[in-house]
Amino acid sequence: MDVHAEPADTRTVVAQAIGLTRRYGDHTALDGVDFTVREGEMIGLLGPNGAGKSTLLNSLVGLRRPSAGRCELFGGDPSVPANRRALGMTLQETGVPGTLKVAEAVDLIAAHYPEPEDRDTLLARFGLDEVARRQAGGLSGGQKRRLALALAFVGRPRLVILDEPTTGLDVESRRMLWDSIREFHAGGGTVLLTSHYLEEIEALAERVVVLVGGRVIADDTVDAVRGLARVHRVSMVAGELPELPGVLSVERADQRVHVMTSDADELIRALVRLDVDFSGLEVQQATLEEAFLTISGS
Ligand SMILES: Nc1ncnc2c1ncn2[C@@H]1O[C@H](COP(=O)(O)OP(=O)(O)OP(=O)(O)O)[C@@H](O)[C@H]1O
Repeated sequence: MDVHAEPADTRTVVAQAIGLTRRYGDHTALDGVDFTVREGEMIGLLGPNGAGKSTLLNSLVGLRRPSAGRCELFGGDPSVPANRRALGMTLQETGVPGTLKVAEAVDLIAAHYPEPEDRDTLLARFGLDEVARRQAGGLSGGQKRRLALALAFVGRPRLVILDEPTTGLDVESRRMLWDSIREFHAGGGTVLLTSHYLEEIEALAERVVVLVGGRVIADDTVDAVRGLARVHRVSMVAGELPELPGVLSVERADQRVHVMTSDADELIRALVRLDVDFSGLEVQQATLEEAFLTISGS
């Protein structure tokens, strides 16, 4: 018996992808993804544009059918409406008809639930109380996003799925939404959110799943993923390079050689030690997107 084995996680599984593959024509958007969300977790799904994040979320909630593998939501088929009753979701678009007033939009959604949230409390929580009588089409971009988010919480869900919840919001609105999400989580709610921003994931998530090219390349704590993403681009004018430590990828463009590395200091020490003839050295922190693409390709 392995005495060091982690105790089994006994929390209820609320959503799950099992060997999930999704193709659009001959393009594979998700490639054999295994992913489990347990009750009470707050998970950030991170990945560059086109990584498959929206496809994964849409599959988990039954809006996209798998090409292979399957998804479960609250232990059942997500395409069956009864299995979505405890789910709240915002997609990237608000989807509220422009002529509907804000309060009416909340009432419309609330009518589908046995014990909906109190409308005024909800609107106040999302800073929408002053525009309750305004048509959704007349809201500012930030107010539209806040409405989309508020609607995810109308039915007192157990799980909320938020696709880029704060994209395009000002700092104050973003903080307000983060607080609402934290409050929901503190009350036992489960949260799965996507973001392009590591900052947002760091502020909210406990666990981070990194998706690149339709595959899960990391599933770990925020700290571990932050470490993984610490990649530098070292570029210089140089001829053929010898074998160097910590190199993730090498590219040549415009007479320069660009080296992606997990340890820029060690790389530069090695260049000097090996007497490499280089000039015009530049060192830059890679963007999150570059970091994940490099890691997944190496
Ligand atoms: N309906 C569709 N038809 C064809 N291809 C699609 C369709 N939806 C998505 N794709 C492709 O599948 C891949 C994954 O897309 P998806 O929207 O899931 O990625 P994403 O990680 O959510 O991206 P973003 O961060 O830009 O929203 C992309 O290459 C995209 O172009």
